[in-house]
Amino acid sequence: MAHYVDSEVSRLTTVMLHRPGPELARLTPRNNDSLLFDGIPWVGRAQEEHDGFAAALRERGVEVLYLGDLLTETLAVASARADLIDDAVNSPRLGDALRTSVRSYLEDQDPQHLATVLMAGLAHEEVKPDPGGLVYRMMDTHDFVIDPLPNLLFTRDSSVWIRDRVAVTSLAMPARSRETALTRAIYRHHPRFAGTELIYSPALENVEGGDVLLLAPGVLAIGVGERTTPAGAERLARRVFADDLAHTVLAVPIAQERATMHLDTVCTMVDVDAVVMYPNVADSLQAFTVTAGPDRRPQVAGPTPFLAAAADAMGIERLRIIDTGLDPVTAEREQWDDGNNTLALAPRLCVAYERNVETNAQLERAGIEVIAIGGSELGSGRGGPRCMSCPIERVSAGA
Ligand SMILES: NC(=O)NCCC[C@H](N)C(=O)O
Repeated sequence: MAHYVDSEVSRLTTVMLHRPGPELARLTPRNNDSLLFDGIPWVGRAQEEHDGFAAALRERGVEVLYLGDLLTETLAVASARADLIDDAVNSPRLGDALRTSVRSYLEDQDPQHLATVLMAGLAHEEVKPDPGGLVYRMMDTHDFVIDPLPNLLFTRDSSVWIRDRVAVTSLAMPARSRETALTRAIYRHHPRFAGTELIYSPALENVEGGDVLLLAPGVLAIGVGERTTPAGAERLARRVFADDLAHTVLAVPIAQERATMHLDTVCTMVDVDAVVMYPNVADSLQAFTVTAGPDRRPQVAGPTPFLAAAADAMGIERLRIIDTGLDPVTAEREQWDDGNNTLALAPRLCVAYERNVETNAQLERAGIEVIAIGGSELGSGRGGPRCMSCPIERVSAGA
């Protein structure tokens, strides 16, 4: 099966989403900050909103794969099952007695229930019978023996397709680091992905998918900030150059703040030569231009203004900007609510949250068709349509 992505905007044909499930019901006022949610979502409504998102994609001919289904199917493979059980119990926090008991519990589960536990975690009270041991007895009863993964919703971040290869990323926040064990197992063991080459792995320097934009065939922008490190950007550049997947990588410093955790929170592409962008950063954003030198070693120039560096690398005269909001206050509100975080289904056709009324109107005025979806509950995790989608196949944009 052909899986291939070389641009942000060419026609999307296959995408991986994650329909939120019991892992969202783990969020409480006690743990939502450490689990990277700004509120406590209403799970049923979040699922309805997500179903609306998936339906909008299917109506436009996009094949929707669900991470949960792929994981369940992957767990039918004995070695995938063993790897994922190892990963779930390997935390030194558990100690031997609890680890042994949780391992034997997981080994008894069928693929579907095991997938649920790997995604939703295992609460203290769900471990039965009482395994004894000091760790279990001393554990706070609100604690998890296996932590839940509510941010699986944001499939963008844990893997990135670059042409026919996939980079399984290395996530920076402890609350998310286990996600990549699941995506890695899917790509390594699910029959659909047999033969796919992995060009990055969770053991490497931090890189998150929300920071990686495929501006044009052969041109990547990588945000460097709260999540992706300079070393991560450098390593990914080296890998894509080595495999001839790209000729230029723009490393783009972004503020190390929650509001701008990834490059795609301030800038996403909506046409082959246009981005929707947070005006507060448009003029100040810079880029180091990394190109493949002799022996395909990365060579660094700059920094220079991002928009000009991007246009140059893409071989276009200018990268057009459509502003978030109309005035600074609306822009700040709508940036926070993922107004910049659109998912392009084709050039000039994107999915956006309906609540970002002004930004969506700006897009429409600029000739971009907006498919507006509900996201009042989904947005409490601080991610929009781009964050919630991992494109696996787009029609090739060429060259
Ligand atoms: N690409 C993205 O911007 N993803 C959004 C991730 C939100 C998630 N709650 C996080 O903090 O990692």
